[in-house]
Amino acid sequence: MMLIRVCNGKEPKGVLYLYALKAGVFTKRRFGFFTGIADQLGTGVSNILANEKIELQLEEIRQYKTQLEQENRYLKEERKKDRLPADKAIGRSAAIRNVYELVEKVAASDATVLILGETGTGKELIAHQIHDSSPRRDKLMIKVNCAAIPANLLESELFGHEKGSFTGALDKRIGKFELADNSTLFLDEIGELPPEMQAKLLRALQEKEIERIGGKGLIKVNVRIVAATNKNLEEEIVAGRFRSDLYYRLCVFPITLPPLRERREDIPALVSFFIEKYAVGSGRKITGIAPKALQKLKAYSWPGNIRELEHLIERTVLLTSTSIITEVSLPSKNKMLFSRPDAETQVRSLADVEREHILKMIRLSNGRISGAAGAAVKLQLPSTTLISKMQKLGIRKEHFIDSGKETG
Ligand SMILES: Nc1ncnc2c1ncn2[C@@H]1O[C@H](COP(=O)(O)OP(=O)(O)OP(=O)(O)O)[C@@H](O)[C@H]1O
Repeated sequence: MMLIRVCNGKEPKGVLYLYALKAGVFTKRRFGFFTGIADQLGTGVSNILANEKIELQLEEIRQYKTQLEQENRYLKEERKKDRLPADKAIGRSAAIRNVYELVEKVAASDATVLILGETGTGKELIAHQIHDSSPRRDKLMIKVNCAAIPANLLESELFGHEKGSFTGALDKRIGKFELADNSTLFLDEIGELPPEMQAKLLRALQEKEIERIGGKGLIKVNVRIVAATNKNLEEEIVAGRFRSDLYYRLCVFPITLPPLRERREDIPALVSFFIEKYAVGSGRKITGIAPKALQKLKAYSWPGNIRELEHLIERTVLLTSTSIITEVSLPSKNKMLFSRPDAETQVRSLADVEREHILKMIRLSNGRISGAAGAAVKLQLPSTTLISKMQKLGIRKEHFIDSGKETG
């Protein structure tokens, strides 16, 4: 939304002022002189626009318009997402209560937070909780997934660009840093940030100002950073893939999320919550889960954590025709790859351990097998060897792509 108001009595006579809403803040600018009487300005503006001097100002109005259109588009996309309200995070185990306490302590400040934890443990949910409990909560939290955007587009995504600043830059673009002004910027999968962007991000964090690609000056921004990763950044530093100075800038207040296998006492509450969510969503009358089936879920190793549990319940709800989920309705053993009657005590075979480790590396590589960011490099294996190992161990795509991430 943009508001342009031409003032007529309250402002000094003969001066035209422009009011624009930029990133939630009203700015007032002297627009030029006029000679007509104020009442005529409503219809007279189009005549005045012919004036070359005002044309220049119009460019600025167009820029505001582009920015507001981008903000609107982002808002609409965000609203479409069915997100869990911050106060709805399920789980009261000691491990997760410790996390909630840290969230409470840090939320009110502007401190940079680094959320660590395996994939699907709820890092994004915690980022939302921090934002929603902070004084910035009235503005939308802006998210960038550093792994989902090709390296050559990431700079423009974060900092924006001016029209014509590079081939294909047909329009000016406001970056996510500017969109997050006076709000929170959630940098998901920060461990995937390419080295040249790490340097630029570090500068933006230190100076609290950014420069659009092709821009003529620096723009001050007031942004609270929350970053997340499922990578061990200290290992990444040792391997030369992550800058230590950026790490220390980000790791002002680290929060580590426990994997689901370390908070098994939360499984019953999570299962009930997801059964209700998906039963309501699909119009099924499923009221609960049989104790034996729940026991089976509690014994499983949950490499995909809460996301995997959620997807499993969603699937099971669709396949269940009774009012209670029983063992029979749960996916068969070979679908729940590591299912064992008692995961805590059973001795695992070498193949099991190898399979679990390979899957973990593939998930850490966002489903990629080959290439510089692929699992083969992490495992120090030629990708052909990894592929044949996967075939031997029965690892298939569906075992690591239920988070919706790409493979390659
Ligand atoms: N405590 C919780 N209560 C209910 N649902 C949860 C909880 N934690 C996570 N979830 C759900 O589990 C799914 C995965 O959570 P989320 O996306 O926050 O994980 P993540 O750690 O950011 O994953 P990734 O590392 O893959 O980005 C989401 O659908 C989220 O709503």
